[in-house]
Order: sequence, then C-alpha cells, then structure tokens
Amino acid sequence: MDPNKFKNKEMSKRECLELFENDAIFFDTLHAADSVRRDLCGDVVTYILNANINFTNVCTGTCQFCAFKVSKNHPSAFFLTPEQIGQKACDAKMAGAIEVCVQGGLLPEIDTHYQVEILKNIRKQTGPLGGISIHAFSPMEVFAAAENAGLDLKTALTMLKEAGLDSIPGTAAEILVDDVRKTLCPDKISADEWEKVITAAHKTKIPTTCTIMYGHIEENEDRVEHLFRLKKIQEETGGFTEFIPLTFLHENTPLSKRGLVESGSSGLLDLKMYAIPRLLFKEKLPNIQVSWVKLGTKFSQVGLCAGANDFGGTLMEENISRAAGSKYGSSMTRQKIENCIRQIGRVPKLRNTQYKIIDESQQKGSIPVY
Ligand SMILES: C[S@@+](CC[C@H](N)C(=O)[O-])C[C@H]1O[C@@H](n2cnc3c(N)ncnc32)[C@H](O)[C@@H]1O
Ligand SMILES: Nc1c(NC[C@H](O)[C@H](O)[C@H](O)CO)[nH]c(=O)[nH]c1=O
Ligand SMILES: N[C@@H](Cc1ccc(O)cc1)C(=O)O
Ligand code: SF4
Repeated sequence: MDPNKFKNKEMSKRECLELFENDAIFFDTLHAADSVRRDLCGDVVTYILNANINFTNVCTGTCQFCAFKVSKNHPSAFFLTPEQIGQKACDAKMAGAIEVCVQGGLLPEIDTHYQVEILKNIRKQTGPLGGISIHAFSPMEVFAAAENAGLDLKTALTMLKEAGLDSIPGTAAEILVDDVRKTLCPDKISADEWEKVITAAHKTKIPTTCTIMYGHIEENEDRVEHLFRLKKIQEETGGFTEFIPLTFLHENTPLSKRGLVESGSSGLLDLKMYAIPRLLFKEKLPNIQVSWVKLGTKFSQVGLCAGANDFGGTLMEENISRAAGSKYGSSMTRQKIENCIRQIGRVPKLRNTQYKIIDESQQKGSIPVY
C-alpha cells in the first residue's frame, strides 16, 4: 500500500489498521503525513503561553494508568480553594500566560456549583473578560460534577459557560472502547458518555480538544476505533480545536505495579500516532500537538516532522506526567520553545486556545517575558 494515496482520498478502517500494522511502510507513512501537514499548515509551528492548574490530586477514581491521584490522607495530598486557584491563575497571567488549563481529581463535594465558584474566582482575580482563557474540566469532571449536583449535562454546561468557561480539555478519552476501559479505567465514564459530554459541549458552543492515551493495553484495532470515533464527531460538530496524542507513561502506575504492562509505547508507535491521524483527519482537524512533557523536546521535534504542527504550551507547572515518571520537567520558556522549533527549520508562532495567531506587534503593553 502507498500511504500517499490518502493525501486526497478517505481512509477505510481496514486501511487505517494496515498503516498501524505494516512497518514496511512506516517511513512512507511519515513522509505522506509530513507532506499533508505542509500543505495544511505550512512551516508554521504554533505554541501557547499557558499554565496548568491542578486544584487537587485527591480523587475517588480508580484509573489504572494514573499515578497522579492519591487518597485524602496521603502525605502529598493537596486541595486548593477557589481563592487559591484564582490566585494561581493571576500569578500565571502576570508571568505571561494567556490560558490556564485547569484539571483535578473527582470528589463528591466537587459539583457544578463548585466548578462555577472556581471559574468565577479565576475571572475575578485575573481581571475582566478576555484577561485569560479558561480551558477547564475534562468530560469526566464535567459529567461527575453534573451528577453530584443532580443536573443534566446541558444545564451544567450552560452554567459553566456563563461563569466563564471558554473551552474543555478533551482528556478522559483514553481509549474510546469500553472493552479496554473495563480494565484500564473501570469507573470512568463510558466511551458513549465521553462522546455525549463532548457533543453537548460543542452544541453549547464550548470548543474542546481531543486526545488519545495510547501505548498500554490497547491493540491496533482499538486505536483505529478511537480515531474513527473522533473523526465522526468532528464531521458532525466541528468542535475540536486540536488533537493531542498522549503517550502512556508507565512508571509508578497501577498498571505497572500489577504487572499488566512492562513499558509504554515504542518510538515507532509514537510517530505513527501523529502520522496516521494526520492522514485520516486532514483539513477536518488540522491541528495536531506534540506533548513535550511526555516525549521530551528532541522526540517532539521528530513528531513535528511526522505530522504534528503544534508544540503545546509553556505549562509552567505539571503534576500528572511527573507523577507517572516524566523526566522532562514541568515548564518551558517561550524562548526554549521557539529555539526548539527554529532548530528544525520551522517558524514559531504564538496562538490562542482557538488557534488564532497572536500578532504581538498589535498588542498594547509589554510582551510577556515568560
Ligand atoms: C489525570 S486526568 C485529570 C482530569 C480528570 N481527573 C480525568 O481523569 O478526566 C487527565 C488526563 O491525563 C492523562 N494521563 C493520566 N495519567 C497518565 C499517564 N500515566 N500517562 C499518560 N497520560 C496520562 C489521561 O489521559 C487523563 O485523562
Ligand atoms: N499535551 C499536554 C498538555 N497540553 C495542554 C496544551 O498546552 C493546551 O492547554 C492546549 O493546547 C489548549 O490550547 N498539557 C499537559 O499538562 N500535558 C500534556 O501532555
Ligand atoms: N492536553 C490536554 C490537557 C492535558 C492535561 C494533562 C495531561 O497529562 C494531558 C493533557 C488539553 O489541552 O486538552
Ligand atoms: S485519571 Fe483522573 S479520574 Fe482517573 S484516577 Fe487519575 S485523577 Fe482520578
């Protein structure tokens, strides 16, 4: 099979599976994907100045891939109040962030009303609307909080939007196949429930990202199912701003401790996860992000030559990957990000959450130093 044929032709599930399985066409696949990326995005590699805020690591979830969650009495347990979260967002803004990515654990006391409090505090403490973009609460968090409040999804999402939510991280997707979820994350929302939250968000005019967390117990067939589901949703709603493949970091996770995995993904699979979705999504979902915190800067540079066009964000703080053994730090300065992009002959451009390029020459005030 010649992967170049997908440059202007739809891919079937069988063909997608072959791209995953047939290593004889590995380099051809990367090459074809890189060419589609060049046609759609040119030489520009976008990035964002953002900060993660994890407001608690205490969680009642039982996800077997997660090294982040702890129980309430654990020595490293933390729980930030809405005021403290607002303060962190304010600090991030002062350091130059234009987006905060807010995620945490699941707890019975975290309901939609509480999430509204968090959003209001961020808005209050970061100034008027437009001060910072709030990218918060995964579909799992939205679903659990709505359930805790006894609200339907549409009402919950409308309340969150009115309180200042701009967009939702498309995490908690993991692998959207219930048979895999039953071992991977038995108490998490089902694949259909994930889709319901996402489509309800898109209908409420809240854009989301989408992700896949791969390289654990799933098979190629599951990866194909997942990608085709994302494609179908995007064709229906157009609400995904970007796709982020998240390579599974295995250290310190229950899956490792239980002996269910020996390692994470291979380098080959990491690159296929940029290339194959690029050939599948094409112009329907043109932004594919490398995760430097999970793969490191060198491998991220390679990912940008295998289909990806976005470097992600400065993050400023990172707890989830670090807990799972990431050795790549938890913050990147914009200078480092830009150098990393220029080093591979590409052109760095600052973007906002919605992928609008930010023209800094038009901006009043000082340019962020971060
Ligand atoms: C830790 S959760 C936080 C939000 C919320 N508790 C939830 O599960 O939706 C965010 C995402 O991080 C990713 N993640 C967690 N542990 C990981 C690991 N060991 N390797 C790679 N990604 C991981 C998963 O995709 C997960 O959905
Ligand atoms: N890929 C990871 C991210 N990405 C977050 C993005 O930087 C940003 O919020 C998004 O592009 C929306 O504009 N964050 C992490 O903490 N870890 C990752 O692996
Ligand atoms: N990258 C996700 C958020 C994310 C956060 C933490 C992670 O470990 C992974 C992903 C998004 O912006 O939608
Ligand atoms: S992935 Fe999220 S829901 Fe699952 S255990 Fe970790 S923090 Fe809890």
